[in-house]
Amino acid sequence: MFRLQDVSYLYPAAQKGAALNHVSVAVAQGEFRWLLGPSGAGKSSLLRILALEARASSGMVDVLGVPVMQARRGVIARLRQRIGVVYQDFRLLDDLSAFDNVALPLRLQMRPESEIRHEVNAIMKWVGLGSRLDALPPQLSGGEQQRVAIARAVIHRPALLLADEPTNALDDRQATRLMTMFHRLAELGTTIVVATHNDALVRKYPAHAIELMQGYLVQEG
Ligand SMILES: Nc1ncnc2c1ncn2[C@@H]1O[C@H](COP(=O)(O)OP(=O)(O)OP(=O)(O)O)[C@@H](O)[C@H]1O
Repeated sequence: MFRLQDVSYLYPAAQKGAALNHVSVAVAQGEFRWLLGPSGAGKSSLLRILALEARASSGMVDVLGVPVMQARRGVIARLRQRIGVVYQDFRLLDDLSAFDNVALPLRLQMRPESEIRHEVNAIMKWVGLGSRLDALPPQLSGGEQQRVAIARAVIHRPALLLADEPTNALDDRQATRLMTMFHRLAELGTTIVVATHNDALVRKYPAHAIELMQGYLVQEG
């Protein structure tokens, strides 16, 4: 769950106005939200604040019950381990195999190697990459890289899952599988926010939406 109250965000190098303006939005545990709006509306900026990669310029931000504006670094670092992020540009580590990329969140949690092997094998099979465990990201197609990024974001069963355009490199069948996975995770208690421009997907999977326009919240619910 998370709650933003009157949140504004101005990039340090902003040429135009604020990327987010007085946004207030709350999403409960286990809920799914689309994050919608035209290019430049502020979707990625909102996700960066929720992913604890950027600090709001003003307002109140509560992520998984922690008021993050006042939180110390150690608290933020631990909180991050409970968040999964699928980045628009994947952000895989090119010199680590697909297996090791996906294993990272579990290794950060110091989980036993035998358990890591089991979990990573299972999720990689689920995303259809059971035979590409040793491949380096540059050896994979865009869609394969996106599926590795998705596997890495969910492997540790995060309490909050944030995904920026997670279907843009996937075909329809893979996108459908991904939506099935998201819905299962939400049922298990993960709060999920998915930014997308994929109108067909939103029509196929109707859900509440957070809609932004030029940094302002124009619709919630
Ligand atoms: N690093 C940055 N420095 C300065 N301004 C930025 C930076 N990143 C984004 N912006 C600006 O912040 C505003 C919101 O951008 P953001 O990336 O959050 O939009 P978006 O809705 O995610 O767009 P898209 O759908 O194209 O990904 C835009 O006006 C953008 O130009």
